[in-house]
Amino acid sequence: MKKIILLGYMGCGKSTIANKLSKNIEIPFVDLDKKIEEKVNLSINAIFEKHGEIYFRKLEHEVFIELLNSPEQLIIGLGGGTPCYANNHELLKGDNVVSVYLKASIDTLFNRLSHNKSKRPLIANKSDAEMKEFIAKHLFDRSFYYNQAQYKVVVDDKTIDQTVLDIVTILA
Ligand SMILES: Nc1ncnc2c1ncn2[C@@H]1O[C@H](COP(=O)(O)OP(=O)(O)OP(=O)(O)O)[C@@H](O)[C@H]1O
Ligand SMILES: O=C(O)C1=C[C@@H](O)[C@@H](O)[C@H](O)C1
Ligand SMILES: [Mg+2]
Repeated sequence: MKKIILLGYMGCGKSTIANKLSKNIEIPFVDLDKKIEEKVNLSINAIFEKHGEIYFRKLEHEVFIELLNSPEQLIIGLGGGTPCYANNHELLKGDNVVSVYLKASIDTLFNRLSHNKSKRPLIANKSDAEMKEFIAKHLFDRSFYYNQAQYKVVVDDKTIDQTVLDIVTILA
């Protein structure tokens, strides 16, 4: 059974959409960030603070591989940066996966993230103006990796249900 992988920038809705999709198609959802937190018994913030980003990226790669190799049918919600490190983007193209990039505009991301940045160490300490600039540059740098996904779903101005339906259509 193919693994279903959802990817995209922080705040594009991976966790929200994957939870709903999981109920809809009755396939379990695993959030890579949560799995990493469970494995080392630390929050993502604490991993960044205690061990630094390079350690986090190694761990992220290991746990991603473990999930891909697990025997169950799964929906895997990646971290925002997962496709951009350790050649993880190559894993989005395999025959054993269906990968979907949830594509959100800078404005959508800014609006969603500005209410909810404390658990996201890369943006936690930024002002609104800094954050908008950061998202714009970061998204530009990361787009190459996100675009390696097999499918792309634009999420701007869509309800959660609409986006879930778009993915169900891809999977049909
Ligand atoms: N139509 C929508 N689709 C998805 N999420 C939405 C929508 N409208 C609002 N949101 C909100 O956007 C926020 C970000 O969503 P979510 O946490 O699922 O993103 P994420 O991609 O998992 O982020 P991260 O990479 O940081 O884990 C949530 O607060 C969610 O409720
Ligand atoms: O965009 C990123 O690089 C990140 C996104 C989050 O999902 C976490 O994986 C972590 O905060 C790093
Ligand atoms: Mg998430």
